[in-house]
Amino acid sequence: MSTETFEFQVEARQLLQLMIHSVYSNKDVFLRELVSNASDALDKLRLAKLRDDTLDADVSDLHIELETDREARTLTVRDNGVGMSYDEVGELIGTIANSGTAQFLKELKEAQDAAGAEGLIGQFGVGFYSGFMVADEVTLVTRKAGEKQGTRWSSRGEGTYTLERVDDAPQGTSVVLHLKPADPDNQLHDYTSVWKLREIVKRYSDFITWPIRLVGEKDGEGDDGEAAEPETLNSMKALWARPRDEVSEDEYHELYKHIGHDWREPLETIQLHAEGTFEYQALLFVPSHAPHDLFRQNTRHGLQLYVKRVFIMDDCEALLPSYLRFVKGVVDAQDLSLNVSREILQQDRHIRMMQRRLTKKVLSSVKSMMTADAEKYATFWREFGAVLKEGLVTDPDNRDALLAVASFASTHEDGEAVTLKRYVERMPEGQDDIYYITGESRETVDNSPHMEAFRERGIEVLLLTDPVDEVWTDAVGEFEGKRLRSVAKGEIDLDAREDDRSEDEQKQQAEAYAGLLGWMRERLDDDVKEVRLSTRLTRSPACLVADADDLTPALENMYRAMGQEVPHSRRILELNPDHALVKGLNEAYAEREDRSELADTAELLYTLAVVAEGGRPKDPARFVRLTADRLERTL
Ligand SMILES: Nc1ncnc2c1ncn2[C@@H]1O[C@H](COP(=O)(O)OP(=O)(O)OP(=O)(O)O)[C@@H](O)[C@H]1O
Repeated sequence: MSTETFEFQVEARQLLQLMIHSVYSNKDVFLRELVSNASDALDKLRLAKLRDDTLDADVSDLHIELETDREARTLTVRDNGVGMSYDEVGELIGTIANSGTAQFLKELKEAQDAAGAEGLIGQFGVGFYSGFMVADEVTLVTRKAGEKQGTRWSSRGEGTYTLERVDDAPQGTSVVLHLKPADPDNQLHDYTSVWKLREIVKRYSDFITWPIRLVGEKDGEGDDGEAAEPETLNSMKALWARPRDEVSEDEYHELYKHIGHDWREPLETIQLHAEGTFEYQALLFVPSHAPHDLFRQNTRHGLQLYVKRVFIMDDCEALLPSYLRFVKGVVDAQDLSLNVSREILQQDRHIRMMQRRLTKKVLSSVKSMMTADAEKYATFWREFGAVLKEGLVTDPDNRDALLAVASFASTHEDGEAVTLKRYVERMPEGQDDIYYITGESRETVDNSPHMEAFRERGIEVLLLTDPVDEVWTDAVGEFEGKRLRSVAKGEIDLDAREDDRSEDEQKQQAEAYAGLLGWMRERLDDDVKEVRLSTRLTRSPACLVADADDLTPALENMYRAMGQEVPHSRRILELNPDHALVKGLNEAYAEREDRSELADTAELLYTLAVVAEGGRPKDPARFVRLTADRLERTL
């Protein structure tokens, strides 16, 4: 058979270099990765055979084998699972399809020090390539279930790998690692040592539901003189079926790493045993970090579904609502058909009940976290709050539970987030509404002119900077009978008693400005539906506000980004009658007949209001020209 040589894809090469000059100190984890792949391959084969019993594959003794050869210094990880075709080997092993990994490499390049790099590696896991941490040559022989011919892949981890078709490959995949010399100072152990392998399997892979067997040395001598009888190294107990007090946190964490493709510990472990007519067990994990693709469309998410201990599918989305898409875990149902398909799951009544129950369980766990461990809750909310808030819009049934665990940045807290409940509790006498501001960033909302009067009067405002905040605030509308009100919407009447101007004075002021306001309204007709005097400004000359049921510019942009047609909505321009610029403009308006100059000033005033709230001038070049022109005259 001819051997063909191929080059690794660029990213794959980078990743390999990283493995070879490993910045990851704990090299033992390579075995976890290979065993994890083998276990997946066994799951896949069992399922394929269930779906099609004519498939030419033996599923009578599915297992994983570790074989050592001291003399040759090799360790072989072998499974009799689903295997790969010639093309699949090239695709799956020679390239990096996972977009998260590409992102990881980018960040890795930016990480300055080795400690940062290790943290990053911990985030991603690098699967098969981690073999190159301990081996200077890796050979993989595989045969796909149902096919006659196998494939041999081999590489020294440098720029290239070879592929060759082989006739005598057994079912499944074996990975032969040609081990580097042991170097215990650098945590590179002797992986032909039986006790070392026992220890690693126990630590990282005990829960794997397939037997992991240690096959003796070829010469029949184990390193502690044991016979070459296969020994099963793992207990194979499904962790989700065991009572919580019998399982250690470490065991849960290893399962999480296996199914969550994450090398870090989870933030929270949640267990549920549902008894009764429809029995199931669930073991769910909240990761400690949000994945990169949390907000990308069509990313894979969902739980693993088992039926009576048999793995049925990954990424089962029907088990949790989309706003809990970051939750990882396993659900094992007693009474589902092994042949159940995704389509059936979407419509199944029991699955819907399960989803409801699991959702409530996750939310109640977050609630407990909030009271029991404030710091953990803060991490949770920082990582996943923006996703959870989607539920306020899409899941009215759980709205109250979601509002109870939601917290927000506020003008009254330094860094600490506040719940709506707490906000309402400390609302001063006379304040009827819950005020919030939405914007792109903390800086924009902090400096927004809309905040001026609130700040002056010491009224608490929630600072909402996630895109979804625009939507849920409208959808929710109120909390405990208090309206949720945007400081940038509608008329704001902040406690009229505090306004030291008498009614007469206000009337006079309104009259004095009537001409200017009407004229500006006409000049700015394209963008503005009303010009009025403001009660919310103290320092800025002008700001834009929307009517209570108008779309905000951010929402408009969001809808446009989603490809929806939205008419350009005009807002209300509010002027600060106490600002020198506004006063001056009014005087000039009253005095001058020729108003072409004033028209530019009116336009500038409007554009300043756009810029102040973090928006973009419609015509930036014109804005700059008009501003420069006026500045020049002040020199
Ligand atoms: N023992 C095996 N049997 C069958 N297919 C395998 C085996 N090992 C790897 N593969 C295939 O190669 C792919 C790439 O494996 P790799 O370990 O690099 O990444 P992964 O397992 O998909 O992701 P991660 O390591 O992040 O969990 C796997 O998704 C699987 O399709």
